[in-house]
Amino acid sequence: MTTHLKTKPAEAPPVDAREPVARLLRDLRTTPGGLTAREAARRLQVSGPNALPSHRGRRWPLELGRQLVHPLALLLWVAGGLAWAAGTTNLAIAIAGVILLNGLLAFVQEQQAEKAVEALGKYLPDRAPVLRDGQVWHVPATELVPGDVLVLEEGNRIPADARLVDGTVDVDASMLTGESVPVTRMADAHDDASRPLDSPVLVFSGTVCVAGAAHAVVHATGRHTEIGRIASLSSRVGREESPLERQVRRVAWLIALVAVVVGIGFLPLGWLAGLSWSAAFVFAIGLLVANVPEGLLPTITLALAAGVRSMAKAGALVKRLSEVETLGSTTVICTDKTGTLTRNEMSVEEAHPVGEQFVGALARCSTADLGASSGDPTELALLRYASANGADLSLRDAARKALYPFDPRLKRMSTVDLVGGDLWVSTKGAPEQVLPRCAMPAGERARLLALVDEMAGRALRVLAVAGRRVSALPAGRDEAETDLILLGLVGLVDPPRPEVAAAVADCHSAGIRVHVVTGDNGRTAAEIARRVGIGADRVIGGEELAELPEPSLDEALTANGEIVFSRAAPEDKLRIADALRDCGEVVAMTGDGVNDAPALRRADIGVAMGIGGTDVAKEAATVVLTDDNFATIVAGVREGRRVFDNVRKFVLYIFAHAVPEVLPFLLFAVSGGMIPLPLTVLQILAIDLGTETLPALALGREPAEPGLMSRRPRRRSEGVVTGRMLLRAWGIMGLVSGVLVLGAFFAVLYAAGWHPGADVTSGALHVAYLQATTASFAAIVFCQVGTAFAARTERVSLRSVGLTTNRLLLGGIVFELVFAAALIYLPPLQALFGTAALPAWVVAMLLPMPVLVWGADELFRWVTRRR
Ligand SMILES: Nc1ncnc2c1ncn2[C@@H]1O[C@H](COP(=O)(O)OP(=O)(O)OP(=O)(O)O)[C@@H](O)[C@H]1O
Repeated sequence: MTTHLKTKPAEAPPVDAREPVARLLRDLRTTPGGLTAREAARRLQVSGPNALPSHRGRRWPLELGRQLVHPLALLLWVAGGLAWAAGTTNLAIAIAGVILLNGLLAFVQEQQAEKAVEALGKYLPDRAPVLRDGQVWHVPATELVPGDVLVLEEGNRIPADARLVDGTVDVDASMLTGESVPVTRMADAHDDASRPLDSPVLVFSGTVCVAGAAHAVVHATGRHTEIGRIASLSSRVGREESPLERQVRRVAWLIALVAVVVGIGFLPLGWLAGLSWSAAFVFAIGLLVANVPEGLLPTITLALAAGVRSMAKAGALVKRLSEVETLGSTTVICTDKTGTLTRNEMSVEEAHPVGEQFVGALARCSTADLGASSGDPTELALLRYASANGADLSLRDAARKALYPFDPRLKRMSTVDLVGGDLWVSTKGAPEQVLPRCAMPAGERARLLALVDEMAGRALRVLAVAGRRVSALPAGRDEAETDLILLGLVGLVDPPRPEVAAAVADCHSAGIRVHVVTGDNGRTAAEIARRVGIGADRVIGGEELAELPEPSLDEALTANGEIVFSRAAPEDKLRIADALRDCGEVVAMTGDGVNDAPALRRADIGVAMGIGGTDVAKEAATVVLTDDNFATIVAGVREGRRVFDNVRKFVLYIFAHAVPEVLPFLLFAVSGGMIPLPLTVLQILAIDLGTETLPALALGREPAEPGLMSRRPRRRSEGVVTGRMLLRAWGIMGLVSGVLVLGAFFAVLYAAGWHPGADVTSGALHVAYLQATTASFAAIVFCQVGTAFAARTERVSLRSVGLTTNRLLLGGIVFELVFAAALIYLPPLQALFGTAALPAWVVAMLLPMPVLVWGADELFRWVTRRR
């Protein structure tokens, strides 16, 4: 018994998608040739767009809430609770402020990140081929309506629920059914399935056509589709954490742990130094809160999102935020040749006809459409040539009796057509494949192979054309393609893209090797490779590769130099990707066909072609190139490196402030209270909350550092935090800042006649003490300005990147200074933060501090550069 699939396009009566085709077409008021464009537009008004409803709007309170209860925030809540219990309401409120503001900031940053990923859709609109007014149109998938007739082709994602009208396709329905083996769907199959999902005549939105060709009439779109129903039930899948984020989370926790230990350690020390228990407690909490890096992760997310956005502008759509960073650590790129290194603008350069049907065979043995300029560029070039040489292209489809499509493994295709009352087989393909199937003397074959070799040496793509007359339709491909008569050879040129040579040179200076994996002839590919600067030190043909044992392949891949893998089958890509990964390389692999999908998944970075690629390849890839251009991959690598560098920059910046903040407390404790506390708790929080955030964010937007593409790729094992970074953060900038901050503090105290042990809580010295802590606070702010400038570059001098090239940072610093000035000079804030207005001589003393801190690091970088 069959359950029938009902769909309800708003006003139309429900249709039964499994009724006979003729009835279904009538019920949907459409024809095998599709709707008219006008009718489709009208129906779109009624049925609404073919898109799934988004739940975005309703989720935000939840997301915001999540930011307030993540583990580090919880730690801060506990600290706030303790402050409350200890009776210091001001501190408790300030801590709550820190959490709320950071939560809000993190929320905004994550929303931005999500938007960046969603916006990618706009760069790569999903288009679907449909018949309208009897012609094929590529319309946006969102504009499909019930009654549209889809053209299903190998590699395409099916954009709506539909019933096959003619043809046969193999469909990967795993995303609906979980079953990964493709199933066959046939227009005239007998339908006795119990569920619509199993019906052999239906195809569903979201599934993928992996083989075959068919027409299908749409019966459900948008939320009426099967997947629409599932989508409205299931919730969103979580975003997976990248290695970078995992690393930084670990670092954040480590620092939080240190903060807790320092805080707890301060308790007895503070008490021994003469503080009351409650005062020591308050300072312990302050120290803890100041050093918990709760803003670190969202800042990274935002930096990655900014990277995704600028990569998209450059033509590389990165589908997952985390992969931005992986792309930056690429060590090997395996690239296709046609269309990626070359322009994919083919033209026939020379032809060597030997049989009179040569031009006719070229015209017949083709699936491209010269009028619509659609189809394989090789075939379009051949059709152009055939048409210019007198072939009639108009009768082709009507005369075709059989088609054995181009197979990237067999590297040839054939058709059987009616030519003037006779049946003719026409074959074209790689000469190595076609010549052995032609009857000819051995000497002749050798002469032709030598000619092919000579043409390939001039970077021509050579195809052999053959054919024969048959008395009856051959039983299958093998039978059709035997005993052929050679009709001629044809050589096509496909010039390299002009920008590729520079991109290859960039790869080389960046320590990235480029291997070419192509279906083309070895000599042709090697010649093209050389023309764009790729080494082509070794050419490994498909047959040689098949016989190459694993250790030899590994050896070839680890040896110096670059390899051209020619006559490669799609499976070879998988093997090469595997071997490279086993050798410890970070592999970016390009691909476009259905068969490339496994290799794209296996590579660290799968790169699919946006123009020439199938939906299957785009699904499997992590990066989609909107221009199919090799140079864009390299631009992506550059961007990935920049983003990773920037993450390091703000981590460095955030680390550096720990020393000047903690040092004063240590001094107080070690001196046994002879030296008063140089900073108040609320002042620390003001730095943490008010003055640090914007410059840190701005460092995430730093432009690329000179020399970015002339250093070796980062090793896989190399973390975000390095020893050198800690040395700069703590040993150099932190230490210099600490000394300067204490210097300012003591200068103000001594100027007022203070001596160690003097009482500063009341009397004549009290005002001076307030000014001294304010001077410490201001000194930290000034030192951090210097740190921010120093953090802008990792190795090179600040001069080489330019002082004003990061406007955002300048803005952040202005804000930082205005905020600090308000705290110091506005009376209500003075009362809250325990600050006092600073006299002019103190301000004058502070002014050179940024230069001193930056200068110390500049010197360090200079010394390490010299080494
Ligand atoms: N439409 C076609 N009909 C017949 N033979 C073809 C056709 N297209 C290509 N070939 C032959 O098959 C070989 C491999 O083509 P294929 O498209 O797989 O590789 P390619 O485009 O060179 O690969 P890549 O994009 O990886 O560089 C070509 O060198 C050519 O000899």
